[in-house]
Amino acid sequence: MSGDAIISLRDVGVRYKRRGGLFVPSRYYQALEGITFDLYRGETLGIVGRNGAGKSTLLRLIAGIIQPDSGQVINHGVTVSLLALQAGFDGELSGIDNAVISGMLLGYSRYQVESHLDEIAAFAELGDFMEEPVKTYSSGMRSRLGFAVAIHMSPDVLLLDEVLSVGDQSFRQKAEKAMMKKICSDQSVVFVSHSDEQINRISDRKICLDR
Ligand SMILES: Nc1ncnc2c1ncn2[C@@H]1O[C@H](COP(=O)(O)OP(=O)(O)OP(=O)(O)O)[C@@H](O)[C@H]1O
Repeated sequence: MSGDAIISLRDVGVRYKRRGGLFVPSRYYQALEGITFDLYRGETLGIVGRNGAGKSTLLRLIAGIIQPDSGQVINHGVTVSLLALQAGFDGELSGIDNAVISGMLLGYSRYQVESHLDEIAAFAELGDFMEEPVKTYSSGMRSRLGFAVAIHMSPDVLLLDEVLSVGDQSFRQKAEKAMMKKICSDQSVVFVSHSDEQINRISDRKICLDR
């Protein structure tokens, strides 16, 4: 792969502490070990692996949300955003307010997000629901809103944790099409999917976590 490495992982390991019980001592669980690769500007990297293989942990490392217990994660000066289905919206606030807050958490000003609100609302296909509290949304509606915010904002690196499987088939096709636009841009995308077929179709390169 040619071009600039924008994030480098070197022999990275992460372990989690697992609590014991009354008579069982706590143990450490090695979730990732010896991970080395570079992410390049403009590439789309797919991550596959079975449940519990460490895919979300890897995204959280790249996002800088957690630090490795061994090895190094080097960010060469890029902005990174992680979109995960579990990522919290405030249920009491409207879709509009949550979109603004999410965009601001991705590093944009309120004005910048507000200037994209119409496109975000149209993409998410939420109509008047944008003014309703998010607690009234189905999980598919929440995911569509999260995806719409992330895809309309442009961090250097967009991390997507299984968000391409959201919504009905027509929304999935639209989400993939929007992803393909990103793929043709300077933006790098790292995405986790359980679908090998989707990874092979969309990504330039894939990493298989196998344990
Ligand atoms: N905060 C945590 N504390 C303890 N163990 C954790 C924690 N987060 C993850 N783990 C464990 O680390 C392993 C990797 O978890 P991770 O969520 O990264 O896997 P994954 O590949 O994304 O899984 P899935 O496909 O089910 O989403 C799992 O065994 C999980 O139980």
